[in-house]
Amino acid sequence: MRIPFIAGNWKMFKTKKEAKEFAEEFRTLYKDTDVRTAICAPFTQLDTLKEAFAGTSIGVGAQNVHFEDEGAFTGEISLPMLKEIGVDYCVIGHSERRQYFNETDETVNLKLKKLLNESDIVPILCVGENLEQREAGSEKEIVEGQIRADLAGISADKVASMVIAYEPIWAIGTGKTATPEQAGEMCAVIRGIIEELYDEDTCDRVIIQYGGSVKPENATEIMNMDEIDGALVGGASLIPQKFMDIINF
Ligand SMILES: O=C(CO)COP(=O)(O)O
Repeated sequence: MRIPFIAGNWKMFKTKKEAKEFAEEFRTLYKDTDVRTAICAPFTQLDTLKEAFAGTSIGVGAQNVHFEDEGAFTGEISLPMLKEIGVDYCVIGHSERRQYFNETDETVNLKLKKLLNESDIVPILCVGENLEQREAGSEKEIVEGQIRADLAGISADKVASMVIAYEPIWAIGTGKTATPEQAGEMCAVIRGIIEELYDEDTCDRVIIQYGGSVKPENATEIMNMDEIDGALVGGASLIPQKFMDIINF
């Protein structure tokens, strides 16, 4: 039985002050539910959120990590640094990182291994095709290629503990949501790939989220799809009431 998991991805939004204000309001709205919840925030807001959500079941996630422990990597953040803050999740391979910051399947794979082998931080691996690939009908092939490369050399029990987010790039921040059927179909494809690469148990356990213009108005329909276990929410996670309405889908 997979527990629904709704995570917010704040991207590069909110200062410390704004994060504190969000957390105060969100705590007053938040009631313990059967839904797992987390906010993935900019690095400088992680400790603020950990403190603000202490004593609640709201998780806190980072949006990236380096695969080395330390070194001359200007601008990067390491796993020991994240562990010290006590973060619960880490987004890996978001399409914006792949597109603007040279993230490749190879670095995604190294980062996943780092997290899974050396911490309890749960990776949220993002995969998804762009518009051109969708229009060419090659989305399944693209996503399969990403998953095979990103998970290379990672064992079944580790994969079973992860979260995979299917985020079609054409639906991110565009207001264009994949239809629940399109989203469900691709999440089913991903589950099928996991079964083929691993086994039935791993495929039954891995959490698969959909991400791309999820909002209170479409959350129920999306969450009602059999193969979708949750959502990775960008814009709508910046507003406490909207994010809460999605959690209460
Ligand atoms: O990229 C996303 C979450 O990681 C989706 O962003 P939006 O919900 O703003 O489309």
